[in-house]
Amino acid sequence: MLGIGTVAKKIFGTPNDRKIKATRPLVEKINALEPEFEALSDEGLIEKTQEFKKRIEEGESLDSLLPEAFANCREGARRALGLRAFDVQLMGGIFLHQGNISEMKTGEGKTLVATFPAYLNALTGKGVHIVTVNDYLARRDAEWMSKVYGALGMTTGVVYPQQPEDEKKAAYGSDVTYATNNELGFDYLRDNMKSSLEEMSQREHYFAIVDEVDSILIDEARTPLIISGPAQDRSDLYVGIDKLIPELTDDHYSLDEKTRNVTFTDDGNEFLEDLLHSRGLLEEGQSLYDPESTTIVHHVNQGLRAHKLFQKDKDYIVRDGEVVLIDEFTGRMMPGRRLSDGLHQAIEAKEGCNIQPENVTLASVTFQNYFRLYDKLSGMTGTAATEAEEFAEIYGLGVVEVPTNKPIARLDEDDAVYRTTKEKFDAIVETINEAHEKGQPILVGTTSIEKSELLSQLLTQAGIKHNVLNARQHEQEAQIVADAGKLGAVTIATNMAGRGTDIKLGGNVDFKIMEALEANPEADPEDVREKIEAEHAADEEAVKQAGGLFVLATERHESRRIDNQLRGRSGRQGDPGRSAFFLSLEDDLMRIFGSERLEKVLSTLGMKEGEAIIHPWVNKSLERAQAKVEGRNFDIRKQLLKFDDVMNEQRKVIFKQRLDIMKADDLSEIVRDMRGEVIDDLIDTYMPPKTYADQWDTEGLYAAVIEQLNLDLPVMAWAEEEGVDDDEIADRLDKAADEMMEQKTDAFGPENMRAIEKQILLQTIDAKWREHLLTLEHLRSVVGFRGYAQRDPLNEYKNEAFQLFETMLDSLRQDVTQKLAQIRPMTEEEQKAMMQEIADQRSAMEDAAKAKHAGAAAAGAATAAGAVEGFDENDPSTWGNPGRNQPCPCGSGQKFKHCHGRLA
Ligand SMILES: Nc1ncnc2c1ncn2[C@@H]1O[C@H](COP(=O)(O)OP(=O)(O)OP(=O)(O)O)[C@@H](O)[C@H]1O
Repeated sequence: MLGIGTVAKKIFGTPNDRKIKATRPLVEKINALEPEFEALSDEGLIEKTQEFKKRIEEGESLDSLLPEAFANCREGARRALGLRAFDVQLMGGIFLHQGNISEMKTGEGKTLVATFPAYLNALTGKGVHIVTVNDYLARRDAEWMSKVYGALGMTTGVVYPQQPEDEKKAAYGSDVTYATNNELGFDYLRDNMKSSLEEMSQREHYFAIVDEVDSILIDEARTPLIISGPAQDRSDLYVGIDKLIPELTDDHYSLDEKTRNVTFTDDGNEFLEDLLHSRGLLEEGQSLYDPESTTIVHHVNQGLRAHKLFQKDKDYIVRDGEVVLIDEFTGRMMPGRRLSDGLHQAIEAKEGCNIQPENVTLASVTFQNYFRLYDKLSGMTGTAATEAEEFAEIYGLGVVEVPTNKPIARLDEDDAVYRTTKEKFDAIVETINEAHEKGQPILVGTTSIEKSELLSQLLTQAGIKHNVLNARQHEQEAQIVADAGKLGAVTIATNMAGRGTDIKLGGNVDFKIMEALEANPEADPEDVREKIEAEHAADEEAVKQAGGLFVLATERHESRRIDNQLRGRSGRQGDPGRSAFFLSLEDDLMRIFGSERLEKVLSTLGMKEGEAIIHPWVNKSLERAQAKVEGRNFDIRKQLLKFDDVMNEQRKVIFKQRLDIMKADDLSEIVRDMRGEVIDDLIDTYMPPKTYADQWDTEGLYAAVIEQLNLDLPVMAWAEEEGVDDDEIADRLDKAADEMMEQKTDAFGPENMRAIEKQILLQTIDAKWREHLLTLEHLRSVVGFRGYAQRDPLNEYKNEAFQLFETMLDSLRQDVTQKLAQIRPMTEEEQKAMMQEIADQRSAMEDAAKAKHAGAAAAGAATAAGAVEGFDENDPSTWGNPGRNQPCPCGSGQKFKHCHGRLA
């Protein structure tokens, strides 16, 4: 009998079915357009792209263009790659365009699917990013799919680590850009540390298609990208705090050894506050709970942990005046490893060692927050349904399961569970042997390099020839993968054989052709191709007869998705195949997460040596264990994200400000407003509202005006005048400051003054923001620690982070005002001295360069002194072949790229 749910599904279809059904008419439209686009010339496809762009400019929507654009893209791909996209691939593309996650089974051709929405959306001219998990895939996919975009008249770029700046900028300037999540995130951070728009490499964040979206937006989402920079020396602070730790007694705090945390008691807090005051570490009137005290509280916390929770010669040793950590599992020293957040420095202070400066975070962003910058986000995966809830909640992304092109023919066997690792491996070798004898190609998945090598030994002992694919062998990756589907091949792999590993039954025909051509360079390539293709068809058939690729996994991963990815190397595009997981009760997952119930059932079933238990119930039970782990990880991520959101909001404000500042030509109004607020603050401080003149601190105001505005004004006398109130004094200060700045502007010239204002603003924002980041990091570690009253740490954090942000803005205004008040043009002598210094430096550099290049001056290269012989401005063939960063051959002394290189 069918359950009610099943009956309902039969009648109404699942929500997923309805989404699939809803796109059918669109797919039909694209199919109907096929003959029309097939009839176009190669030029005609490119002209279509031009036409579409124009129509968008004229206001046509992407949705209405979709059928034609997809039809054009399908035709382009057919001509460029020889692949005609299946209907289900078009569907996957439509869902991506609509901002969903398209879940398409492994091997269904997602790389091609992405070209459709990428092409359509790039028609706006805004640039589409396709995100991959590693550089190898970024390059491979860009190279492979650039043929499609090229056929349509669109440009493709690929971004990679350590790429020269101009190349990177060009890559981001392309219609479609392939990049890893890491590079994208880092480029974003680097861009926001630059000081002019021209230096920024990324354009806007318009549309991203994230391949293997679960791995990027879920597994790696928590890891923040961090750019850290010049160290800060705060030895005095550490030493100062270290000295007060011995004065704290047991009543002042409690220790939690398991989590290695300390919490102060109410008494402790009070005592500490007094102590910090008496040592001058807290200012008069400043409380421990003020946001400004965050950093100091954090360091006291670290100092206490250093003293009470870290033991010399157990947790660390002191060697040659350095604190070296000891690994708690292996008992070995870990030279070079340092505890973070000032804890290592606190231990150094405790041991009287030299205190090494800490690295400071200059910028950071999590992937979650980076990807939320995009106007539209979408993703692809083989296996998203397990995380649908998280995608919806965090990114607002829906998951649509796209049906496969052909039914899946792979046989997925139930897990086989053995008692011990040894029994398991014995059984694995035996199973490999059996399948191998039939000639069935086998891919064996292992979880680590060690295990892959152990298994390799066992197979060698058993006389089974095989290849090993792990990080040590990654050079031969392409070759090993190309061979892995051949008759009789046995390949042991770590999780490197996951997404993107495309194992072809019978071997990779392109590789075979290349090999044949290498062996016989004389032969006619076309003949060779024909011959090899015919042979390959027979090879492929033989492998299919042997059952296709057999994926044998030697363990289950914590996450079901990783298991499914491995499985998915087999049974691609409807091919036959087989997958099986071999487990033992000694596996990590079973030991840590296997339920007691599972163990009980297994023992009552009575396992004999060498025998496995194979039962669907075991699979279910294991999946439940995996689901539990996944659920717990999800909760941790959600919590972290909430904390990170706070910083993210602030980051957005700051980065937006920076961008506005960089774009603006004239910031004098902004700077003037800042100055006005500084003056208002001064008045509020020294002549507080609702006070009488005799309560004013006009001498204090006088001194502050000198310090912050660089103005020596008779404020005391002003205050004595009849009828002069705080407003009047503020007005006079405003006026005097404006006059001074006008004089400065005249002296520098308005254009220079505007440039100076811009630089000072940017530099000060950057410096303040960095400081603020560090404070926020500290705040995060102390909110839990301030659990004196049952307050919610997240709320505490939010409130304090907000106050800190305001404080930062105040001090930003002050700094900018103060710096601008102090600038002045150089005197003639100073200018001369500076010019001389620059000239000296230059000639020293030139001498050094000459010495280096002596005798090696390449013909045609320009020297700083003059133009290249025969240089003709209008004839580039007379320019030699200068590099972009070399001196221009015209002799201007500028770099080529800034001079004639611009015309070339
Ligand atoms: N329309 C098509 N017709 C024939 N073959 C295709 C088509 N689309 C893709 N393929 C082939 O399918 C194979 C798998 O493609 P691809 O690597 O993009 O799959 P995938 O979905 O990304 O798989 P995985 O999830 O394992 O990475 C490739 O060999 C590709 O050439």
